[in-house]
Parts: sequence; structure tokens; C-alpha cells
Amino acid sequence: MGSSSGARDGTDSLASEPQSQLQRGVRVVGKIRPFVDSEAGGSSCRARVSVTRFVGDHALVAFDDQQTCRKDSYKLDWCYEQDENIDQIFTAEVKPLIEGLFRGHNGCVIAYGAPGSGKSQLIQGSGQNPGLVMIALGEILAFANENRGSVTVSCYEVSQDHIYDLLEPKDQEVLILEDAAKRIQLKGLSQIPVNSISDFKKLSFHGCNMGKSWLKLPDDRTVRSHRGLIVYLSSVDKESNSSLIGKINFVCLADYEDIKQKGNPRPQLAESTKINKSLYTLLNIVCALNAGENFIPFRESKLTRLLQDFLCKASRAVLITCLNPTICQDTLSAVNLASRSCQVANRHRCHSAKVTKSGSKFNQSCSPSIVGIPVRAVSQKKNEISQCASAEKKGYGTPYAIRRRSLQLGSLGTCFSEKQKTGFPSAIRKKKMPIGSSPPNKSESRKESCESVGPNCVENIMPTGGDCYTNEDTFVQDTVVGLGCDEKMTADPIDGTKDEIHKIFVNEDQSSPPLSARLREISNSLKLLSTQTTAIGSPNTDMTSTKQINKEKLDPKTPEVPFAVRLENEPNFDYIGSPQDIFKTRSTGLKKYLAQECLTFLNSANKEELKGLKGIGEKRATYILQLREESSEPFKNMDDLKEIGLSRKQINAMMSQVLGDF
Ligand SMILES: Nc1ncnc2c1ncn2[C@@H]1O[C@H](COP(=O)(O)OP(=O)(O)OP(=O)(O)O)[C@@H](O)[C@H]1O
Repeated sequence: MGSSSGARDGTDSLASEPQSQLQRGVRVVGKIRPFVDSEAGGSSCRARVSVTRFVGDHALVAFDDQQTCRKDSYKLDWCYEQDENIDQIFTAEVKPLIEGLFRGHNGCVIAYGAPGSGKSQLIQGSGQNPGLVMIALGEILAFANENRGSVTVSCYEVSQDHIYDLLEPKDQEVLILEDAAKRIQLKGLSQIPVNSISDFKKLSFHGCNMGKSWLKLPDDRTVRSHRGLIVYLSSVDKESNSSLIGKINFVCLADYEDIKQKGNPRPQLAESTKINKSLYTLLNIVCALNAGENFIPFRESKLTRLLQDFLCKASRAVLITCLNPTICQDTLSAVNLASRSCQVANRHRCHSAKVTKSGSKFNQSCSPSIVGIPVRAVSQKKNEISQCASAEKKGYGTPYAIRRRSLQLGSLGTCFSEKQKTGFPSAIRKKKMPIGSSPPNKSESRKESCESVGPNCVENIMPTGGDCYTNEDTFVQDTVVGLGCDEKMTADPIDGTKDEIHKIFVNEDQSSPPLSARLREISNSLKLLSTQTTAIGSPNTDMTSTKQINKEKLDPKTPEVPFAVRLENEPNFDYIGSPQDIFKTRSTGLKKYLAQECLTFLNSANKEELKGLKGIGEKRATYILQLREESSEPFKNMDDLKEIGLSRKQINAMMSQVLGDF
């Protein structure tokens, strides 16, 4: 196996968009771990990982499984390759945070990834290879010495949603309190003064391997946990002579394990579920921060509450997704989740929103569509989940809704798979795009992305019906290059119809409005569609003739007017027939779409929203949330709803409730 770097940056790899340019949000980058001895035969491995980088914009991490011919690409804000060392990551990602610390700002460095992906190595390092903490601490101590500052450190563990002090362990867990200024105070977490690196090395970390590694658990400990080290810097601002206090948190998250893939025995399954729940919550918050949302649900887990001060607006943070160089489901799932929360995805989303507001009608339809994540069928694990549910009831914690809406619905597609080409609305099917021509300016960066990616990106990127989202870039490119966009659509007599169809099939509001709002929009589109459909083929269409044809449509004796409707690359709408035929066909598509929307809603709504639906009460809503803790998308088709005891009649009632009257 070879980890090939298809870098297109043509420059030093660290020429990524620097942290200093990012005023808020969390930067999400990747780091591919080098091969270890046990992977010595790596070059013959069936899976290949490659990175394609676009300076100042983003990176695409592609996993190419030669055995299954599966290709998946994930977009991140940046990605560091196997041969790039921790010093380089420090310089590009962490140093700007440290500089903020010197000015009294907070910072956060989070390592996240699958088992064995290199998280500990990155944060803590080993032997001759210091990790990010050591390098950062060296700089902070040097600054403190020069500026009459002082440095203290705390070390904590978040296990099963409880926080423990690792430096001065106590019986009681650490409490999270909020002071009058709304700052988080960690009551019970000790702060130990550190004057030098050797002071730090002498610290004893409780419950950690050999008393030295504060990240590695002793072999006899099976419960996984998140661990973090906070470095506090108190200094005096030379100009104002005021005291400054900044802190930086280095967090090593527990391994992300794709529990669907594992035949875990129940205790481990429950533990993994809890860990994943807190990881989802954190990534959801990253996503919300990057999307610029006003409400950030920090309170949803202890981990995110603890990190609130480090992730809030005044702070700067980077999430480093550690990646195994060999393909494994855990790594794919981890990078998939990270990719959905990254800034580049949300930045494009904002761009899309701007286009929607200021651009042509057709541009409104250029937003990406969202497809669900493949998950185990509900039925497969129903019993297991029920058991977990009863365990929860017995006092192991009350299940609560994880707001994964942003992750599942809100972010723009960042993953592409060649394998899965079916089951996706044809309206967003891609066309081959011209390669090579460079965009004139940054504002066309989306166009640039596609053109630069070349065959790997353009031809291989296909929207999926499974675990991947489609990509805004390619779709915009498609429409711009392929259609000539605005002018063509304006001149096209069916432009309104096409526009509406795009609206219907394309999830244009990435912030995922409530289902009722979406359905209202669709029903409006339907009304419009029926009107416009009858107008097609009528060369001198005006209001009178439209009304006339509407009347004729209802009259069975009216002779059919043959006409062709061709919507580019949309087989569903590419036929010749009567308005009735067209309407019928479209209605079928809409029904499917409505069903999909309904499933999406059930896969993402919170408890109160769920209870707002007919047929879903407290118990069923709780059960749905439990299913969602097990799997990110438990409902893949309408039959899955039967698994939660809903009859066809109830499902229909539920859908008509949200659809309302026409
Ligand atoms: N940058 C690196 N250079 C050399 N070896 C590395 C690097 N990163 C990781 N490794 C090696 O990869 C292996 C796994 O790394 P590490 O233990 O840091 O992963 P992890 O994600 O913390 O694992 P886990 O949390 O599952 O214990 C180790 O043998 C480590 O030495």
C-alpha cells in the first residue's frame, strides 16, 4: 500500500490557510499517521489513502479500496500527510493559538480519531519525538519567563460523562460551574505550577500508564475516556500593565469506534455508545460553530460543557482528525463525521446562502442535496437496543436527544463515493467537467476546487445514496459550465418548473429547517408545478391561456397536446406525455421525496419535535432517540417505521399532518 500524495498545492505542504485568518469557529484538519512496523507491507495493501490539497482552501482525503473498487473522498480544512511531522503541525495549527494565549485568549487543540490512529503520539509524543503539548509548553514557559508570567497545568479525564482530576485525584468528581461573567469554573480540578519542562515531566498522572503517560490507560483498565491537559498562563500586558490570563486545552478524545461494525459484547457496546454520543455532541457543536449558529448546545454533554470556554467565540480551536493509513471502517466513519463539521463545508454553505439571496432563481437550486448515512437496519439491532434502553431505565443515565441535525442535515456534502451511484435524485447527477482551466479569482474557489481536482475528483465524485453527501462545488460547476446558467434558464419556458424541481430535490437550506417548513415549501412548489406544467407547450402563454389549459386538463375530452419536457440529465422528467402523465410522475417523485423527508426528520428531530407528530408520544420519542444513539440514521425506509410500531395508516396520518392543506 502506498499513501500517495496527490497534492496539488505545488508548494510547501504547510501553505494551508493559516489559523490566523480564521476568526472564529473550529478548524478541522486531518493527519495521516505514518506506517508502523506491523504495517510494513503497507505498499501491497488493498487500500490507498491519498490527499489532494488546494492551497488556502481545503484538502480532499481519498480512500481507494482496490478490492471493492470503493472510492471515498472527504473534504477537510486541511490534511497533513504521513511524512509531515508534529513540528510542522505545531507551526501551522497550534502556534497561532499560543500567540493568542499570550494576549489572554483561550485555545483548544483536539485530537480525534479511530483506535491506533496516532492521537497520543500527536498530543503527547514519545521519547525523542515530543508531541504538541511539549512543544507548546516549551514556548509558553519561555514567554512566561520573559514576561514575568506564571504557568500552571491541570489534567482531567472525562469518563462516562463524569470529570475526574488526574493530578490530585479526589473522591468527588470535578464540577462545572459558571461564574458571574459566564465563564466556566472547574471546581475540584487542581492546578499545579510548572516552571520548566522538567517540572512537567516529574508530574504524576493518576490512573495513567506507568505513571508517566497521561493519555495511555493502564492495561488493566478497560473503560475508555477522553483526556485533556489545560495549560494556564498568567502574564502582564506590557502596554496596559494589566494582567492577562489565557488557557489552552489539549484534548485527546477517546477512540471513535463504529459500533455498527463491531460485535461488541453489551458492556462495551454501552460504553462505546456513550463515547460516541459525546463525540457526536462535540462534532455537532463544531459544526454549529462553523455554521455561525447562534445557539450552541454546549450543555449537552460534560465534555462540551467543559470545553465551552475553549470553543466559544473569543477562543480559537483546531480539531485534528488522526487517520490510519490503512483503510478501516472506524477511520472512514471518523473522517466522515469530521468532514461534515469542518469550516470549508460551512464556508461553502454560507457562500451558497449568499448566492441564493442575490443570484438568479436557478442558482437557488444549486445548493447541495443531502443524502443519509448508511446504517444498520433498525430490525437488526432492535433487541440489543431494547436491552440498552432498559439498562438506561435502570439508572445508568437518562437518554437525551443528541442534536445531530447539523451533522446529518445541516452540513453540506463533503464526501463522495464512486461506488454508490443509485438512489440519488437525478437532478443533482454530475456531468464530467472540463479540467485544467484555472479560475480567475478566489470568489470562484468552488469552481477552482472542481477543476483542480481532476479526474479523481470530478469523474469519481458521485453523489451517493448511502453514507455520503453530494458536493455543492461540483453541482454548481455542473450548472455553470453545462448550462450556461442564468441566461439559459431565463430563456427557457420551463425555467420555473425546473427551478421548482431543483428546489424540491435539492436541500437548499443547509441549516435544516423544520420538516413542516420544508413540506410547506414543497406543497407550494407542487401547486406552482401543476400550474406551470400546463403552461408548457403553450407558445403564447399568458394568464388566460394558462387558466384555460388548467381547465382543459381536468376535462377528459380535451385532446392531449403532445410536448416534450426535457430537463437536463433528469431521466425522471425526461419524457413525452400529457400534463396528467407528467403531474402523476412528478407526484410519485414528490411522494418519495416526502417520505425521505419524513425519515430524515425522524432521524434528526429532537424529542419535542418528535412528540409533535401524530402517533408519537413520550415513549416512542424516547425509543427513537435511543435508536439514534445506537446508529446515526436508524430509519432508512418507510418499512423501518414499522419497527417502532407505526402502522401504515399512522405513517400516512403523520405525513398528512405535516403537509397540511393545499
Ligand atoms: N507521527 C508518528 N510517527 C511515528 N509513529 C507514529 C506516529 N503517530 C503514531 N505513531 C505510531 O502509531 C501507533 C499508534 O499511535 P497512538 O498510540 O498514538 O495512537 P492512538 O490513536 O493514541 O491509539 P489508541 O488511542 O487506540 O491507544 C503507535 O505505535 C505510534 O508509535
